[in-house]
Amino acid sequence: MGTDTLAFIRPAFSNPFTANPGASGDAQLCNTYLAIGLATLVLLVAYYWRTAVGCRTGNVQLLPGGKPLIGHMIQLLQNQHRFHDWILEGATRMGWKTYCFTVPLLPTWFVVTDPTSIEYILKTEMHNWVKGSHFFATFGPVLGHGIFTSDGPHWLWQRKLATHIFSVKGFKRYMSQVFAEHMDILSARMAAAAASSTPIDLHDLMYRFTLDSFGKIGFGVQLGCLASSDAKVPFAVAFDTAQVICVQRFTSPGWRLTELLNGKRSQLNACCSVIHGFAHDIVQQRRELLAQQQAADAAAGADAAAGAAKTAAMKEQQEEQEDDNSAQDLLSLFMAAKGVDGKPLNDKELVDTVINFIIAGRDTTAQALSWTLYELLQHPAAEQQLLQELQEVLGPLPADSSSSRQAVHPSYEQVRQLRFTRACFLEALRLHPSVPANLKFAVHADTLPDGSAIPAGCQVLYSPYVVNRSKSFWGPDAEEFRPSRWLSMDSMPSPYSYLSFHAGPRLCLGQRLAELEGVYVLAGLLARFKFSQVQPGAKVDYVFSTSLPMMQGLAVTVQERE
Ligand code: HEM
Repeated sequence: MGTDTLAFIRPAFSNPFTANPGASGDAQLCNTYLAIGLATLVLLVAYYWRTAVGCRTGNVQLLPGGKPLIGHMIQLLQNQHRFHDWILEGATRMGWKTYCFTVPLLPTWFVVTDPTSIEYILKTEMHNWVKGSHFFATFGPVLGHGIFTSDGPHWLWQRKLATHIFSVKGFKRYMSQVFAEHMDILSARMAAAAASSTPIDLHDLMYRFTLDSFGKIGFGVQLGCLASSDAKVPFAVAFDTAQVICVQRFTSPGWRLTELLNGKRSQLNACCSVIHGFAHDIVQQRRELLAQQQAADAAAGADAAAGAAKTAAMKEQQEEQEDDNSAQDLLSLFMAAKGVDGKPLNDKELVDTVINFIIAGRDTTAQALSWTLYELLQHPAAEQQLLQELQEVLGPLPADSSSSRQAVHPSYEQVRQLRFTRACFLEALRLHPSVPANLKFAVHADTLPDGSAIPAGCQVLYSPYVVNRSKSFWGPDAEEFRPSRWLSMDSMPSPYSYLSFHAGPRLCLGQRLAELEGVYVLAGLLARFKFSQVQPGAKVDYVFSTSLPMMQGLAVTVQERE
């Protein structure tokens, strides 16, 4: 160390009884600040290193273009609005091998596209690959402890219970009652738009259809969004906004601080109070109904005791009805059940359940329907083939004078015969999966079947948007909308190569319901109405969110078919 350096540091350690005590005190203070500053810097660099760069990439290839200290932050922020396409470009650039990128203060991102490795994560080693606390921190304010944010016994308990509503008996009833009832309202709105030549937003109407239908199937309530003339459904606006804010947390370094500064935190809180209020009303209504029913039952029981005993036939009929009701209504199942702790669910837990099932039952299917209608508008030959199938299976339309026309209600059996219509729905979902990207966190360090070593605490991204467009599985025309590919398949593709409905033990519970609903709506609408884009051929973008909403909606004009 040179004399100059010594001269610089010496005053801090020199005798305090010197000729100039003031100068020495200042220097001492200055050095204390310097020491604190240096220590903070060292801690920050250590934290940063631990969370974002260097050793946290395992043996996996880093996406080119990262910068020292900030990693891929700029690239990520520049591409946030087209996140799924950016990940797809990365996969192509990295030869469809697992790759990673880093962003300060966020866990390293590992992008996995190999179906065998995805199967390993979602099935073989699922106990090591969890949603975890990071996922809960980002989505917890909206989804609470519902099925989408849970792991382990709490998740399994919810899954097993919910399975009861997905029965063939239930599906037939939904089709003949719930979907039919809402198809009447939807068709009336379409007919009015056709008569007045007023453009409509198909995307918005699909959301209203699925929200009302699932409100009835899941919770037995009449939400009335389809019939409402309000331009916006306040719950829907809050729900969509909250999801966008939450998903951006995954890509925003230091989101806890930035959300406070840019007002997003208070916006999210406001959205959450609308969302939770909406779900809370549903739970309260049910509690009141149950209380009324119990009072009526008690009165009827007293009458029965005073009079004759119930016959065996009456009892059987009542039991059958109870069985029917529980199969029909998700909320009654959760209200009657005891949780993993052996206690009935409290209001907050029921609210979480309602919200999680709304996201499952409303957003996914509405988006899948919207993207299918969008693709059919771009591919008139496919639409023509679909119309031909409708003619063959459904026969001629009910009446030919438009004033006396009725909504088209395909039966359960007819829906099952509409193979090409279903192919259109699945093909649109391949290109526009309603859950376009998904994450799991490593509890312990692990090595994937493709040899990628993933450090503990890191996140793997498995993207249906990307995997569903892999040319090695789907062929050179993987990027094209070609529904007929589904008809030439001997069997359904592996869910690890067609990830739209997820795969493994957490496979979508509502897949069959969604397919039936999707085909029902497509058939019911397209048999009667012809849609044209207001701006023919206009490209529709997606919003970066939990699911895949349309940025601009889907503005169309409507005509009654001849
Ligand atoms: C086109 C429509 C649909 C698509 C594309 C879809 C897709 C998915 C995906 C990708 C997941 C995995 C999400 C995750 O945990 O990370 C999932 C889970 C789930 N879906 Fe669907 N879904 C659709 C419709 C439905 C419907 C109508 C319901 C009915 C309520 C439903 C119920 C569920 C449930 C309960 C889960 C959680 C499964 C679990 O974690 O064990 N889905 N769905």
